Amino acid sequence: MTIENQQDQQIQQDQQDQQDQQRTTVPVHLLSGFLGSGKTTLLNQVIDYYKAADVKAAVIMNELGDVNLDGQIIGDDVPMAEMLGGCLCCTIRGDLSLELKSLLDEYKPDVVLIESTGAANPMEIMDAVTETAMYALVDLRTVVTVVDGPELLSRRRKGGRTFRLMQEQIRCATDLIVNKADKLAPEELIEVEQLVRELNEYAPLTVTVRCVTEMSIFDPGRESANGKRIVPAGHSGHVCGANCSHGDHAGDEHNTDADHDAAGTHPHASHEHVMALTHYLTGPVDSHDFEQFMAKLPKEVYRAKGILTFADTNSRFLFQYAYRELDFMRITPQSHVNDVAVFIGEHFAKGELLQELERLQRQGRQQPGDPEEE
Ligand SMILES: Nc1nc2c(ncn2[C@@H]2O[C@H](COP(=O)(O)OP(=O)(O)OP(=O)(O)O)[C@@H](O)[C@H]2O)c(=O)[nH]1
Repeated sequence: MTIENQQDQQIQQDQQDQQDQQRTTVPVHLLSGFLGSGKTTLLNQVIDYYKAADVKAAVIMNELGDVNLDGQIIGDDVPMAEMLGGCLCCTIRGDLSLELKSLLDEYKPDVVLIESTGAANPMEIMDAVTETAMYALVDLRTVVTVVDGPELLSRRRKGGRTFRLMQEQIRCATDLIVNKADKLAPEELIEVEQLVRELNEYAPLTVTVRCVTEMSIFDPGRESANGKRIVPAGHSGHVCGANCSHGDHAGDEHNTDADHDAAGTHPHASHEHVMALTHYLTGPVDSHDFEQFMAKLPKEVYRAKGILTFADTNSRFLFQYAYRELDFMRITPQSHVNDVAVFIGEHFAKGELLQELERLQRQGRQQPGDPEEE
């Protein structure tokens, strides 16, 4: 055999090895986007899409609060790891690789979906996912950022850290979904699209209502977005989505080397102002009182969710609150779940909220005909 023939054979073997590895590599899709933008709404549809295609999906859900309420919406036939009480991109970032690895070992999924908290900087999560790639065959295939259209416009007017975090999430995306188009006037939609495009000119952009979109982004056979393999910051190659490279953000709070102190910890200034209050309820509340309470929430609380028992209906409900809109869904939990309410916002008075919740519970305990409480 000539040297040329040997080289050809080697190239063919390398290509075959690469294809084999791609077939056995588990694609990971990261769903990013600010609090309440529609990540769980999207996640549900992706799960349905995989179920219909007979693709076995596993989910990692991260919540800032101590309970995973979104997990209640997802059927218990979907393997799920819950990472609670911290943010994947910093406080519990180190656990992600372990969770991912044990999910892969235990359930052998065809694909993994990670829903991050809305306060997370996707770049750090990407770093953690790709760390796992060192000892398991995983491939971070996409970073899908769900953009809350109306909220982005309103945050741009205000500026500040939250707007910067939203910008970061957009920059890092390989795919962009501009959601809540139903709440945007046509000229506002154009404004949002322009703004998103300024931040990330390459990622395919879809405008949606309730994240309804065709699912080719999540197609198991799809190559990495833009034909690129996603490589984490600090490693060789491209950082993440189209526009995101650490050097681009000089002056931003999150991405410079100065963010990393000598011990290698990440102060993550970009969302340390975001706080969560988790409160377990010990009894039912009255639905009207609860709606009134929610209507009066301070503007600093921009997201809330929970599970409640309403005294006046004797049913359990999952509630969702995002940017002053409240939704309820009647639920029948399959396993034991507590009544709980989680509030997420910036610098709100936790004590006042707790007092109000206590009052709601006292009122809920009162039977009809009981004397009114002060
Ligand atoms: N009007 C409107 N509401 C929407 C749309 N998409 C989602 N919502 C609602 O917005 C709220 C938040 O949606 P989720 O899917 O839970 O958002 P999320 O990003 O997972 O929220 P976090 O987990 O808190 O970060 C829910 O009440 C949804 O029903 C939309 O396109 N238009």
